[in-house]
Amino acid sequence: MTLDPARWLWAAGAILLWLALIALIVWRERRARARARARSEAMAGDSEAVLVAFASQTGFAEELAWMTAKALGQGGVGARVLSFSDMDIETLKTAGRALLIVSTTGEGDPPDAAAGFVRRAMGCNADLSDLRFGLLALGDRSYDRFCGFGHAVDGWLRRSGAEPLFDPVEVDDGDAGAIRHWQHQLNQIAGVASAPDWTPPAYEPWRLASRTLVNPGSPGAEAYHLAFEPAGPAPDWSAGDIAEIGVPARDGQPAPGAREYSIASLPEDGRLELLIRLMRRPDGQLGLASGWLTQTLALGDEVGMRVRVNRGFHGPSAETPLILIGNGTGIAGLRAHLKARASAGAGAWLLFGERTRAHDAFFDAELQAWLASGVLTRLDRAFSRDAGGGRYVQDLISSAAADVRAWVDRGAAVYVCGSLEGMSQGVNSALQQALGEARLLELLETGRYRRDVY
Ligand SMILES: Cc1cc2nc3c(=O)[nH]c(=O)nc-3n(C[C@H](O)[C@H](O)[C@H](O)COP(=O)(O)O)c2cc1C
Repeated sequence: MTLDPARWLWAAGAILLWLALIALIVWRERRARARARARSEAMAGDSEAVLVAFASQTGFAEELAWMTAKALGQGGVGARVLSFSDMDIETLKTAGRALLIVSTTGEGDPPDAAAGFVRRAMGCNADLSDLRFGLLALGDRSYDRFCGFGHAVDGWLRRSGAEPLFDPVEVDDGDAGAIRHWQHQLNQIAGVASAPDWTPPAYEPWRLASRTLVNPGSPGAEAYHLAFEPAGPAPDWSAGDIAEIGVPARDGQPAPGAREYSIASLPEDGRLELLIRLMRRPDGQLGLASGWLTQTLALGDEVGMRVRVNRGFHGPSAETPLILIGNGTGIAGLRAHLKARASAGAGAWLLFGERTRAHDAFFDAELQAWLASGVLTRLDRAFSRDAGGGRYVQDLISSAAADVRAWVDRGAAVYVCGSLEGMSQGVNSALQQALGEARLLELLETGRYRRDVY
């Protein structure tokens, strides 16, 4: 052992330096942790998560609700996304700030899933003086009551003492400008300068592979079964989803925009199939989109198409018994569901209405094969123009009311696809008769009664 004091001094100095270094590291770590804690406490204290509530019929409002929550999150603002069906007065009273995204359906009506909230909460004024809200109202100006439900929600909130954060933003037919305006408001709330990217998916090129007239000789307008093959990358979709086709400008007229059709096939078919009715205006002119798709477009021609996710009409689990009800070209969406049931090894009951058995039994061979294989547990069809006819799909429900009840007792979901006028109201009243008003409302609110009507 050395007794050289200089060496002792060096050793002590080195140890002190090492201890000081460790102390510095520990101190800096503690300070960083304290800062992070303060930041997170400040965030939590400063803003309870913003409530983002949606009332959606076909899924657009729901999609925007999730994008809204994501945009807030990007600015460090927490968000809680809730359907109107899961919301009550207390939720609003205690929310602090709420962003409400609501669509309008029917004739100025609330989406099905919001019916319960309307009944429970909106009948009377509540004390919502602690609530500040922003409203995005989705609608379409071609309807008489543009954004009818959005306006009803806005009026009720104001009457209840809630304070608007900004004027309601109205969206006409998905108008991108109005949605950008909403994003701008979100950026203000989230304190971010740049808008998140909400651009809808671009149109993909698809080639017309086949087109078949499915109802030659029908007393109704011609209906065509079209199949498209992807000319580029094929998107994924589920039964119930919608194809948006970009209709090009023609004859010096401006492009009429996109048209929506229920998809009648599944991605595993390798083709996107549609059932399109040729529309004629009173003056005999063909519908712009249906005329182009069923008459002008040639085999091999390309169209721009994109898939719109229609969550409100996605199928239930394979274990849930399924009743499918529809008329006319509404069978397109139901066919995609039947294909999905077939591949899941599940069955379904189809009730379908058209004009004549001889000419309008759409997809008859396929339905017979599904009956034989058990995918169709039961098939009921009504043909209104047949001898002794005058029977519509809703009459099938009335005749089979006891069976409909038994299926619903076993947990069945009821999906309706087809025309808004006549069919959907008729089917609704027949279901009300069969199940009782309260029961049908309960099915509606719990997502067991779903409609895709147009
Ligand atoms: C059957 C049906 C009825 C509609 N009725 C109205 C209406 O009365 N007033 C309106 O402004 N928009 C109406 N719309 C347009 C929708 O509000 C609009 O398409 C909205 O973007 C749908 O949002 P969602 O997918 O969240 O339900 C209707 C749409 C459909 C399909």
